[in-house]
This record gives sequence, structure tokens and C-alpha cells, in this order.
Amino acid sequence: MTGGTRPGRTPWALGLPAALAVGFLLLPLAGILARTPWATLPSRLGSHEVTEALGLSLLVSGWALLLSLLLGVPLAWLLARVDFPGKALVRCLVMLPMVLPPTVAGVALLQGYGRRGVLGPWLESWFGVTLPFSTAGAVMASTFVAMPFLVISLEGALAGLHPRYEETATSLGATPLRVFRTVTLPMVLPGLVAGAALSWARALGEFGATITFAGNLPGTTQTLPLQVYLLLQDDPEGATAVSLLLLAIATAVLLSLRGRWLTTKKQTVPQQPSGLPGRPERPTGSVDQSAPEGLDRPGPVPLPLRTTVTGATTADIDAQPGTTIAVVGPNGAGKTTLLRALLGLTDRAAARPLTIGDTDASKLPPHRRRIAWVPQDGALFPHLTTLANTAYGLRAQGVPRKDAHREARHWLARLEVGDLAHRRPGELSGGQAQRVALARALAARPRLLLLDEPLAALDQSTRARVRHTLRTHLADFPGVCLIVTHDPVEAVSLADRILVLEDGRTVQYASPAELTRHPRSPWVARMLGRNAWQGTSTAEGTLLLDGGASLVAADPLPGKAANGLAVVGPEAVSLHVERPAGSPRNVWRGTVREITAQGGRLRVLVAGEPDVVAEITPSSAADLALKEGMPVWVSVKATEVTFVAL
Ligand SMILES: Nc1ncnc2c1ncn2[C@@H]1O[C@H](COP(=O)(O)OP(=O)(O)OP(=O)(O)O)[C@@H](O)[C@H]1O
Repeated sequence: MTGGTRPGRTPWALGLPAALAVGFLLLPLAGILARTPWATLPSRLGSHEVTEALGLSLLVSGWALLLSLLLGVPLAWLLARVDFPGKALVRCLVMLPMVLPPTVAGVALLQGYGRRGVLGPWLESWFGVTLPFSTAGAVMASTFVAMPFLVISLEGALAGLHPRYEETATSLGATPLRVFRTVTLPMVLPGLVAGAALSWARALGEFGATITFAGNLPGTTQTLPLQVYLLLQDDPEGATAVSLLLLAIATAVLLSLRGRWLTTKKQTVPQQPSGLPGRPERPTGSVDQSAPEGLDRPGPVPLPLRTTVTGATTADIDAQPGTTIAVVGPNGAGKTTLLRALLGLTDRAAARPLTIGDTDASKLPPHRRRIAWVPQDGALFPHLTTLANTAYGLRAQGVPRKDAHREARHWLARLEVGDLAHRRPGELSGGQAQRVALARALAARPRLLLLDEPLAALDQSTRARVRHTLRTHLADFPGVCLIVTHDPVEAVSLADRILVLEDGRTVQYASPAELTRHPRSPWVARMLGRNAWQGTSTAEGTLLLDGGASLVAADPLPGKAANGLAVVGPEAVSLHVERPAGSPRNVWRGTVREITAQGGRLRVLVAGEPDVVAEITPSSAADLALKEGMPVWVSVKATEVTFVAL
């Protein structure tokens, strides 16, 4: 059952008018069937006039389709992909013939291309071409009314195609032409075919514009619809017979498109659990698990990375081969922009120089940089099998199909998805799709690997499992790998270095241990689950926090006043019902705002001067009888306060 339909009784208030509507549409068509002179049908349809008109109809509609494709495909492309002034106006112009009365379209064509029209006299004097009352004129009239169907349908398909598929193909080494041929075209093909079929059917049925612009000349402009009109005056049965022929053609076109237009489109679920019904699984044995032999091309190579990114995002990255860098930062910090700058896919920031090994990739177009990108959802090409997806980069680099498939099988097997080689991406679970996307990127033998939130789409338990696999395979990748993530656990557990971006700037580029010890921004500290307050150190060893409160730190502070961050781990914060006596030098009052469970402990947010998060055991919470809204005393030992100068 499709998502939107529900079983149950149809309310008569809707059912009755709906039935009337169906009857209203059906009756005239049934009338044609009822009044068709079945006995004489073959002879009527086989007559010279009808076959001539049919031939002309096919010729005119065929030319109209060809012209619509030649002119309409580029127009649809521009409308979908390029921003230009007056775009809304152009789109309106394209749709106009769909809503204009056809006779008005005919008059417009006469005024444009007719003998006394704007262009007509020029066409006649320069090329000796007269369009009205010619077959070429009938083609023009048909093209005028039919092309919009193609443009609108293809524009919709192109606009619906997310650019990440094409960008991923580029990052795997495909030239723009190859991307168009192997990704764009197959992915918009249903839209193109549907548009072409509708456009052709519209051209075949064209009447008003043709009779107005091109007249009704047997053998020259008299197509089937015009013949119907003529026959109706003195041979109604003949008109009905020819109408039946047109009705049959129109129905055939619609039936051939039924998947797209006549049924409620099922949403393709991109990622389903494994073990789907339908396509049988290939036995694992059919997959070559061994390393590919006879391939003289090297695998990924250990290359260092050095780059400076400027523009909307700025960063300096210097990393040894085999380094995994986690790129973290709040929403809109510029993480994706950084990756796109490395890929050469944005004008908003540029990586220059971009030295990978001893090559400066910044001088190369995106498809020659050998920087493989795994976007958030993997962007597996839905029209290709897992195997063809994985071999895509190798094929783009000119590796023969057999060798490319052998190597792709090897990578799929290494990522433990070898038995899924013949499935399509829509038949993979989230975790499987993620592994295939990684296999595809690694198989392309990248010099730099970019993963954009590789685990974001997975649920918690799958995430832990895939994180483990990812860690294993990243350990094998000899080059530099950048992983964008929002998840501190992912950052700390997967990466050797962490690059923190905020507002497009690099705030910190350090090892996870260094980052945990000395977070250089409140966001980093909070990401790591720590309390952090911005403030100024004083010569007396006190920290004046920006909010007005102050803290005492045991470690010596910089001799003179400095801006910095006071950091306190939540486990070092104690809560009390009464004011504590004794050693802690930082004590203040607050109110419990929120209590949340994390692992086996409780995180308690206390609003006060300053706000603080404490992490305590459930038993101490029970001892204190903690509940939200309750006033408490907070204490932090001076030895637990770290000051990080900024
Ligand atoms: N094509 C664009 N044109 C103009 N501004 C853009 C464009 N793409 C992104 N931005 C802006 O640039 C900033 C950085 O965006 P980016 O997508 O790199 O952030 P991010 O760190 O990846 O964010 P998130 O974590 O939300 O994915 C944001 O303020 C965003 O609105």
C-alpha cells in the first residue's frame, strides 16, 4: 500500500462527484467506440486519404519532436541549472503555448513567420522559404504547442536531481561529458522520455494552430486531426473511424507512460534493511575475495597534505600520510565549504596551494584532482548496481571494464559487502550503503579522501558498528582523510587531529588529547561535554568571567591579564543542599534546571552565576533528593579549574 491511501469506506460526498467526473470523461470516448463503423473500419482506415494523412501526421509530429529535443533540452537545462536575469519571464514564455487557445497560437505564428509577419518577408527574400501552407509550417505549428511539454517535464527532472550525484562522479574522476552521459542523462531519463512522449502526442493531435497557420491542404498540411474536422462535415462515420485511430494512439502513449503518470508514484526508499524480498541475493562465493591480480595501477598511496584555504572558510592544514582529520564546528561553521574548496567545487573558498605529495592539485580541474568525496548519504548512483558504482571511478580513469569490475569486487569484499555486488542502492540498508560508498571512494585510488558526516544517517546501534568498520578501513588508507562530523565521540575516536571551525575560521587544529585538555573555544569545550566560560585572568590568580562571576584557579595564571577560557569537567562539579564548608574555593548558589541520564550517570544543569553542568551518580542524586527547580549549592575545587589563554 502506498503511504497516502487508507483503506475504508469512500464518503459518498466525495465518491459521487468523482464518479460523475469519470462518467463525464468516459461517455464521449465510449460514444466513439459505440458509433465506430466496425464493419467498414479496415477499409476506411486503409484508404488513400487516411494513410496519407497518417503518414503526414507521423512526419510532422516526428519533426516536431526532433526540434523540441534539439531546442528544448538545452532550454530545460538552462532553466533548471543556470540563474540568469529574466528567468521567470522565460519560463512563463515556455508555458504560454500550453494555455493559449491554439487558434491564437496560429495567429501569433502568422504574425511572426507569415508572409506579412515580422520574420516572414526576410525568410522569403533570403532563403525563398514560405512557411504558411507548407509542411514545414505544420511542423512549426506543432513544435510551438508541443515543445513546452518536453521543457517542463525535463526541467522538473533536472531540478529534482541533486547536484551531489554529479559532483561525486566528478570527484571520482569523470569528465563533465562522462558525468552527463553516465549520471545526469540516466537519472533524468524518465523525465525526458515522459516529456518527449507527451510532446509527441501533443504534436500528433495538433489542430488549431496548424489549420490557422498552415491551412488544410491534403498531402501537405492535412494531418489526421484536420482530416477528422473535414470528414465531420459530410462523412461523420469516417470522422469517427479516424478519431478512433487517434484515440488508440493517445491511449497507447499514456499506457506506455503509466508508471510515471497514471499511478501514484511510490517513494523509492533509498535505504532498506538487508534481506529484502524480490531480488535474490547472489551467493558470497560468486564474489572474488582475493586481491586483484595483474593490475599495474597503484592503490591509494601515502601522500602528505599541505594546503591553505581562503575565502568564506579559512584553514591551514598540514598533515602527514595516514592522518585522519576530523572537521568539527557548529552548524554553518563552514565544514562543507572547506571540503568543497578542496574538491574545487565552489567559488566561495579556494584551497591554494593544495599540495598532495609533490603535486599542487589546486591547478587541476575537479575531476583530475583525485580527491574522492563521500557525501552525507553516500550519493550512490541509483541506476547502477553496487558493483558498477564501485567500479565507476576506475572506469572514469580509463581502466577496462573487466579489470575495473575485478578491483571493485575486491574493494566490496574488503568492506564486507561483497555479496551485495548485484544489488541496486535502493536495496541496501543505511550501513551497507555507507560501506559501498566508502568502497567506491577507495577503489578510485584517491590521493585525498573526504567523508562528509559518514555516520549521520545511521541509528545509534548501527552507528557504533559502522564506526568500528570505518576505523578499521581508515587505518588502512595510507593518504590523508578528512571527516566532517557533528559527533564528538566520532571525532575523538576516529581522528588523529581535530580541526575546529567556527564562523568560517579555524579555532583549533590539534590532537584529540590536546583538544580535550585545552579546548580553545566554549563550543569545543561544550562539544566535549565540559563546562567552559570565557573571561580574563587577573594578576591575583582569579578569573573574571564575562558574565560577572569569578573563579579561583590553583594553577598559576599568566603573569598579566589575558583573555581565556576557564574549563571545568562536569565530573569535578559537586552539588550540595547546604553551603559546603571546608576546602573548595569556588562555591556559588544555583537552581537545578534539567536532569538528564547519560550512560550510568546523571547530568545536572544548574542555572546560576555561572551556569554549570555537573555529572553525578544516581545514588548521590537520590541522597540529595535532586529535582528540577530545586535550589542547590555548587562547589568546584580550585585545582579542577583549567585556564586556557586564547
Ligand atoms: N552556495 C552558498 N551561497 C551562499 N552561502 C552559502 C552557500 N553555501 C553555504 N553557504 C553559507 O556558508 C556558511 C557555511 O556553510 P557550510 O555548509 O559550509 O557549513 P557547515 O559547517 O557544513 O554546516 P552544517 O553543519 O550545517 O552542515 C553558512 O553560513 C551557509 O549559509
